[in-house]
Amino acid sequence: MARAGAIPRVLSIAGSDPSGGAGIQADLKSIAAMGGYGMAAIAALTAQNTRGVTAVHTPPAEFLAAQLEAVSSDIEVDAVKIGMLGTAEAIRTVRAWLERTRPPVVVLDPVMIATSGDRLLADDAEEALAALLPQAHLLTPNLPELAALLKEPVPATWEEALAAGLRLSERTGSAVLVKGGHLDGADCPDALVDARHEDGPVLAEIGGRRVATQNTHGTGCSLSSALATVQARTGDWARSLAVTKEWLEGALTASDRLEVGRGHGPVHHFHHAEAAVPLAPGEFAESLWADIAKVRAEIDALPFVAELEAGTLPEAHFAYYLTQDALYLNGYSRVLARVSALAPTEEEQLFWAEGAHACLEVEAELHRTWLSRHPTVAPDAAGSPAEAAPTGGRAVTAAQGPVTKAYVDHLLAASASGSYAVLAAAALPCYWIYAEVGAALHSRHAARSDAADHPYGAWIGTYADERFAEATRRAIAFTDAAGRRASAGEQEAMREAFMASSVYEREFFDAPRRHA
Ligand SMILES: Nc1ncnc2c1ncn2[C@@H]1O[C@H](COP(=O)(O)OP(=O)(O)OP(=O)(O)O)[C@@H](O)[C@H]1O
Ligand SMILES: Cc1ncc(CO)c(N)n1
Repeated sequence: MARAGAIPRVLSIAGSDPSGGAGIQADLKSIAAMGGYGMAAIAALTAQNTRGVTAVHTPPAEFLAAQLEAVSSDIEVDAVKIGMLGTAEAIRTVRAWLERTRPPVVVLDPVMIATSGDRLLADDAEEALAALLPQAHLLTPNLPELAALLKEPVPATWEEALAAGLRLSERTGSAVLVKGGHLDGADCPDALVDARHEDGPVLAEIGGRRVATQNTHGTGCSLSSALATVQARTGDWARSLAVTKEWLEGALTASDRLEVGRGHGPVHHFHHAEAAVPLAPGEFAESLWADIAKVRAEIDALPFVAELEAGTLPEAHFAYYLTQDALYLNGYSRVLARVSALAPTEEEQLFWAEGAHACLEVEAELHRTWLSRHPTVAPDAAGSPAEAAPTGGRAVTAAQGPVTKAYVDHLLAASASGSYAVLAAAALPCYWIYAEVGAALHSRHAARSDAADHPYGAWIGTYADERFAEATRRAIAFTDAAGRRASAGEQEAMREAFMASSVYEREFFDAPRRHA
């Protein structure tokens, strides 16, 4: 019986993976991630990591029986997830316990082979496993396991997989989750089939998106234990699958952030949950900055930066850069005005509004000084003509280049998200990267003996503006505070926005070489 609102007590009977990505370790994380109370009876121990299994130790079956008895003699078990059992004796022990206790939800993941290809079930145990299958409400074999249980070749298409799943369901009387993880292609579909169901054999089919990652260690363990937990709460298999599949897709997407192991890494089970330890001031911004380390190194290596510093940058490139900067600043000013409109405090509202104002002043200054000396600059007219800039009524004749347009469009899309935190994160690289690149350029320039007759010396000098450095520090601090207040999902959106803007910053410095 589903107990609406109650915390499901879920027992995993499975093998241990000391690297924490599969087996009972993955089960306990998944059960907790789905809001359940996790318990674990250890059927086998493996020595494994993200690259493979090096040893397996199976304690005596009596000890497994003692663990099961200790749990069920005291605790009401709402759902059971069965994973690696290892030997025929362990399988028979679990079967006897299930027959006696009849838990209301039993999900059986017939673990035979790890993602790494290592065998996790003794050769002589397949028959015992076949006899255990009818005790489960749901079986979750991957395609090689489905084939092994049916003694058939591995299905090569989704249609073949569905038909094979139905045959296993017919044979066992259990429902089967057919999983597309092992098929090729951009989709990762799953289907719930039950040959004996009155509403027809296919109860649900979910066409998931395949996440581009090699971190798939323990996906089967995680999905099956999450399903057992949600099913104990909802009593509805199709709904439970929809919930767990979406969560697993998020866990796969966020898996790269874990940086665990060099092989098939684990998924991030708690990607959706807030950390219990709050971030210290500055920590969120620091993590954003660390995310873009590669992009920053790429910016430092751009010919534009080296040529600007050496004074060898072609004048046409410099002129293109300045023209596009003026056009960009006009769009960016409107974006900062929107950040101001969304700001939660008057202090922040004022700060971003001042930023919007300063952008228009810098734009006007560009026209008064540098651009008036390059009147012929008319780059790449592919973009739309820019609107008249509010600089004393004089119209800007040049068009936004492709990078400028894409960058501004990205910022406008972030403002459409309506989230102050996400928009601030999108706006921040323009301050932060510009300030860093400028400070480095300026200090190297100032150290030159011939700085005085450098063709771009006066321009590089403008980088040393202490007011801009101070504004950058405040923009970082406000974005950091918004990030620390944000939910896990919003933080992820902030990371994506910050990364995308940083990539546009790189493209912007490289645009003169490609489009001037
Ligand atoms: N790259 C991926 N992107 C999205 N979903 C995936 C991906 N790989 C696997 N899945 C999903 O993960 C779940 C488990 O699928 P799979 O068939 O890979 O299990 P498994 O082989 O038993 O896993 P494991 O042995 O690693 O524990 C399924 O819902 C599948 O659709
Ligand atoms: C202990 C254990 N159970 C299951 C799997 C399958 O992923 C594994 N690799 N290790």
